Amino acid sequence: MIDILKGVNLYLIGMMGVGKTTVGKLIAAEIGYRFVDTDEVIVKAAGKSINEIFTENGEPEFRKLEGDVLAQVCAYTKLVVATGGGVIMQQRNWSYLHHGLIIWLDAPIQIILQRLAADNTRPLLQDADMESKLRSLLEQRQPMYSQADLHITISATETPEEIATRILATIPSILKQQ
Ligand SMILES: Nc1ncnc2c1ncn2[C@@H]1O[C@H](COP(=O)(O)OP(=O)(O)OP(=O)(O)O)[C@@H](O)[C@H]1O
Ligand SMILES: O=C(O)C1=C[C@@H](O)[C@@H](O)[C@H](O)C1
Ligand SMILES: [Mg+2]
Repeated sequence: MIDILKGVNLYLIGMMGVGKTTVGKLIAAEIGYRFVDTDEVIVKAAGKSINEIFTENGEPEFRKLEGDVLAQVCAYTKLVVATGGGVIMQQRNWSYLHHGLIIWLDAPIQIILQRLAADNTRPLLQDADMESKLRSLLEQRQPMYSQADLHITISATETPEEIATRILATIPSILKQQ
């Protein structure tokens, strides 16, 4: 696997809570890549939480930071990059993502709802009706997510380890197509 990838970065995209961070770490460990989470880099650089950035600086400032982080990250090789759920909404980010292989982790809304029900770290889901908010975000974002090189739909019972293994097993076929 590591040989055929030739150092090309793997970018995980998808909605909040689908498991980009969890699965990304496992993939990186398996293939000897470094793992980067753009949300974590932003939080460290800003010295505040994502909620605080949204509240104090606004979403446009967060999106600017996110694009800047992605621009820096894509200068490196041998990375698995877990991106924030909204990264695909800015056109300029696609020029960075296309430096590597783009993997869309997709899950039914009900799975995401279960996972994030008790989580208040995602500012866009602080809405009273989390399900409607998730549905409208997904509807808006789906055309962008579907531009990924690989679409992985996960089931409720699949473990992070199984998902990581499935992604790694599928990568050779998409490399051949390209
Ligand atoms: N396959 C899985 N099975 C069960 N729980 C999972 C699975 N993958 C992730 N989780 C759990 O779901 C929650 C969200 O996962 P994670 O933070 O990796 O998502 P994310 O895609 O990185 O979200 P965000 O875009 O908000 O950063 C975490 O609590 C994680 O432990
Ligand atoms: O889907 C989104 O727009 C977001 C997802 C998270 O990863 C964070 O990047 C932030 O909470 C925004
Ligand atoms: Mg994450």
